[in-house]
Amino acid sequence: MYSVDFVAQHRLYDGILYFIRHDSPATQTPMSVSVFVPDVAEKRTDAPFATLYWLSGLTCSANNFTEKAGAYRKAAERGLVIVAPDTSPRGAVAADDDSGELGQGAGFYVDATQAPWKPNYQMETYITHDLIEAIEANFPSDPKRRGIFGHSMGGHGALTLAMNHPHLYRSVSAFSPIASSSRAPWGQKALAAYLGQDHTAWEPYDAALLLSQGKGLPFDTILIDQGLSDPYLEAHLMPDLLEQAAATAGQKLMMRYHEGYDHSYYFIQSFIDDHISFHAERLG
Ligand SMILES: N[C@@H](CCC(=O)N[C@@H](CS)C(=O)NCC(=O)O)C(=O)O
Repeated sequence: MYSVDFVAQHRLYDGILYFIRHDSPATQTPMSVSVFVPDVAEKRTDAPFATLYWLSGLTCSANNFTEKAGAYRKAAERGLVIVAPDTSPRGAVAADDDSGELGQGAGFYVDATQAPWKPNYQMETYITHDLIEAIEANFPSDPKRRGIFGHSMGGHGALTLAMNHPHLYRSVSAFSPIASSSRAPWGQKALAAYLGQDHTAWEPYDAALLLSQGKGLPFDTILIDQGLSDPYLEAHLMPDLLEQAAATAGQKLMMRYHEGYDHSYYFIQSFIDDHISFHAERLG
């Protein structure tokens, strides 16, 4: 059932980057994903290997991370598989929006309950079920050693999915996450469309709220990097809400602010090695 089509593959550093497509029962569409497999994983036969899932931000496809993050040298060195999925269903979907903040490229990692989004925009189930099944059926990926990280909308996705599914992931980190989707304009727009006007339905998708409720406590530490020249810092990201929530819950949070860095993948590539090492240390 969880077969994948191998679209392309490229050798880089000490590993192979695969581009795959697979059918998702949740989104009812084919989904595009990149999967980096280090040689150390290919050569070992005694065990599958720790796997890090990356969730991208608004407007991204499965390729932004692959092309711009510069993650694979360190992943090869630490022996980590890295999986980078698309940010939404694509193609023949029942609904879309051309604002870049909703619809294709902007799935927000939630399961939509509202028309016209509900039939395809089931990104929480896609990431936490269909994607994992497809990866673990086809790659040397250890089901007991998964981590998750992401950027902006994907940082919100990584934090909320980890806190809502702590049995699935053992480590979590984020770059420039949307800290409180129910209080940020990007989040409010998406959650209203996908989940409706009843704000209680938004609560499981608000990272700061979940953190304040102690939902981050299964994770020993959460690492967050944030650029101080990020144009979205105050209006959309609000990292101070995560700091307040962590203090309320007694959660260990490694919040690192960086003078002069913006919201782009140049920022991500500057600190990606630290995130890979952070996860490698926790995933073993
Ligand atoms: N909606 C904004 C945000 C776009 C944006 O900065 N997207 C970030 C994620 S929130 C990104 O990773 N863009 C793709 C890239 O830099 O490769 C816009 O369209 O200007």
